[in-house]
Amino acid sequence: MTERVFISPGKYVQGRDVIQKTGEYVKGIKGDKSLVIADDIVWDIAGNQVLESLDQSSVSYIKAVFNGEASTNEINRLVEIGRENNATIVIGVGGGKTLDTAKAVSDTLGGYTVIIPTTASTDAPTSALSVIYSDEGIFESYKFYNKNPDLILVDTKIIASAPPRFLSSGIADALATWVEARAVIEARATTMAGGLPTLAAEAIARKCEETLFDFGLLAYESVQRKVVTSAVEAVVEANTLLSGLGFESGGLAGAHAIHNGFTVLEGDIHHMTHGEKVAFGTLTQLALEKRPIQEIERYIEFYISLDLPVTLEDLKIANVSDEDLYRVAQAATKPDETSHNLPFKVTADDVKDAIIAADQYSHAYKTKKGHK
Ligand SMILES: NC(=O)c1ccc[n+]([C@@H]2O[C@H](COP(=O)([O-])OP(=O)(O)OC[C@H]3O[C@@H](n4cnc5c(N)ncnc54)[C@H](O)[C@@H]3O)[C@@H](O)[C@H]2O)c1
Ligand SMILES: [Zn+2]
Repeated sequence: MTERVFISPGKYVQGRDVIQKTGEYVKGIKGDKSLVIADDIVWDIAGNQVLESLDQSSVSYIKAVFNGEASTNEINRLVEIGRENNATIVIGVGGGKTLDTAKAVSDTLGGYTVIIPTTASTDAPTSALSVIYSDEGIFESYKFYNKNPDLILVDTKIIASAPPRFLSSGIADALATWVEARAVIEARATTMAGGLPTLAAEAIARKCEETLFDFGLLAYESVQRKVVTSAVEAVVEANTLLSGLGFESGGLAGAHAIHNGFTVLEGDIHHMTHGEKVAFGTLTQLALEKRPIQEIERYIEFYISLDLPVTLEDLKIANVSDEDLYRVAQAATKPDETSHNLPFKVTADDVKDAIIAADQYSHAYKTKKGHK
């Protein structure tokens, strides 16, 4: 691969109460028949507000309830609902799994894609791909599309009112962006956009990291009180737009491959968020890369301040067996995994040892600083 590729969504809109303008933004697009997808919880938080706004702009819609997993079966079920109703616009409202499902449904229907995240928990909103899982929640594959979502509406009031754990999870997902893009740039590897990283993607990924270290904690404190501050606006943009563009056109490497590896484990780790697993994946990548102690401790300290997991115990797998960790490492180093974008050769043994090292570095740090 010798060419540079940068891709991005059509329009990104962020601010307080923008959800109430959904109808204005969608009106006049391709037939005006929309399929609105949200899960049971999100219908009450935001879905019904979307419908009200569509009503005000006389945009017709069908309502569909998302079942909770971004799986092939769920995508096919929703595609059928869309087909039966001749939907030409697909509006996904909710967390990363809902949004990934909406993108897949819209791609199959050839529709106009509208993404309305109700948390800043991942960088899923802007990308031209979905992460597909089995019905049981085990990572299966990345599904790529010809185009990014057409419109993304980010209502910061709704996001600031969500449980703070979602924002910290999104910060963790976004903190991986520069760590992984840096590795991809060094390796001259291929990004999720299908080419070499551009200078634009590099600049965006760096700005993402800078914004998170500057404002992440202030934003996390703001959402404890459910208020929209300039720190919240900055961090929501970093988690969503900067991280989304940065990871897709800057590339993924170790942190996400290790996250995907963790999904093979049974038990309580399944209740950890995507971002929380990515936080530990990032520490593992830093350990693999031979980064200096000052850098590793900067991340550990920041994660601890955001109540993010830094040890296997924090990930609810304190007693994980060596065999299970090896299974995680094997999954993280499958031939098509992004761990091979690191600028050196990586084996399952390397990953397993780096996981244990990352755990130990965090334990040592906590002991040194008197953390529990
Ligand atoms: N496609 C991409 O580029 C990309 C990037 C990053 C992550 N992802 C994927 O995103 C998924 C993780 O997304 P997630 O962490 O948002 O989890 P999730 O989609 O499973 O959502 C978690 C829960 O949050 C609830 N929720 C949503 N908004 C809420 C609100 N405002 N208040 C209270 N509850 C609310 C939902 O009902 C859901 O039960 C993973 O599948 C991951 O692989 C995809
Ligand atoms: Zn991610």
